[in-house]
Amino acid sequence: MTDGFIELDRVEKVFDVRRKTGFLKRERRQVRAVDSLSFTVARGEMVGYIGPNGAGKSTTIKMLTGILTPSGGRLRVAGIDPSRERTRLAHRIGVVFGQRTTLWWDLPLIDSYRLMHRMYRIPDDRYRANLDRCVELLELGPLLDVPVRQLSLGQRMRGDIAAALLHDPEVLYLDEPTIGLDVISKAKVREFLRELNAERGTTVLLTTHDLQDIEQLCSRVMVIDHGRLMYDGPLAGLHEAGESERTLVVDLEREVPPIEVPAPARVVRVEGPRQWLAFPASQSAAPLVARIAADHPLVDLSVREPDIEAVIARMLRSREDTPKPPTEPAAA
Ligand SMILES: Nc1ncnc2c1ncn2[C@@H]1O[C@H](COP(=O)(O)OP(=O)(O)OP(=O)(O)O)[C@@H](O)[C@H]1O
Repeated sequence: MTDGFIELDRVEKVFDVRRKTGFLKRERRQVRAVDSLSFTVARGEMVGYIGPNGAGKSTTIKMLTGILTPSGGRLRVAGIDPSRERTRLAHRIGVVFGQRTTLWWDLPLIDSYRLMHRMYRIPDDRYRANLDRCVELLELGPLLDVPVRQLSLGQRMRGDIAAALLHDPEVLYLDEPTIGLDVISKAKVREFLRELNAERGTTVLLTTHDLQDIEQLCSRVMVIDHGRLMYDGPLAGLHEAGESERTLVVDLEREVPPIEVPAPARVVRVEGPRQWLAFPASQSAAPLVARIAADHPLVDLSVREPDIEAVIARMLRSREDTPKPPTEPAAA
């Protein structure tokens, strides 16, 4: 195994589940949430960690933070065994859950930060510098005296990201950091994370259902399904594996017959002067736009990304369809 900042070697997590099947009758069942999972993440990498519902993403993150203990295998974060030294690790990691807040609901935002300053025993100068930086980049100034319950979802999310960074963590786990945010808030959060990674070299593991989060932030993406790693590589490779397509929507000056473009791009819908063209998601839209613009005056255009669930589903299906090599030599 290569030397990584986050290292998993054949990690397992099995849950014992008891289900009531009748009066006084209980059935015991085992759920293998993580199944012989191995990967490494180098210091400073930004990696997308995606998969269908119930794939084992949260269970992995919980093991990485030390909340859950693996049933088997070896796991290290910054050389630390998370479940054995959870408190020591807490000083080196930050966690943001999009669906939950770590802030005190009834207190003004700044009071949550003051409490964290004490809880994590952050040296005063470090706390001040980190807070100032987060306030500036995440535009939190006007929000500091507002009780958390009065913040919008996007404001609260920015508040939560700042809270996770006050103690200067070397690694940040982000679980759906842009869920429910408007376009402007999403852009702010992504821009901030990019800067954080570039300036501080913070390692980021990002779970998301938004393909643009991955596209704009991660050079590498890992896909997990049934607790197993199904893909590890660049996003373009994932698109190729699933042969996924993006859609170019063009508004022309007037109605024309379906535009002729080189395959595999093709017009899939026409409505008045608006046409929809599908093209491979692993390719740039630029040559297609140039080709159309050369023959037809363009009024407007946009590119629609495929749904992350659809991309994963197609990749998993293509894997299932690939013939497997025989496990035993065929009889002569
Ligand atoms: N505490 C638990 N007890 C029993 N089973 C669990 C527990 N936590 C998770 N599981 C099961 O483990 C599997 C993986 O769940 P996990 O929450 O890790 O998936 P996920 O990829 O995060 O899904 P989602 O995208 O829906 O959040 C699921 O089958 C889930 O039902």
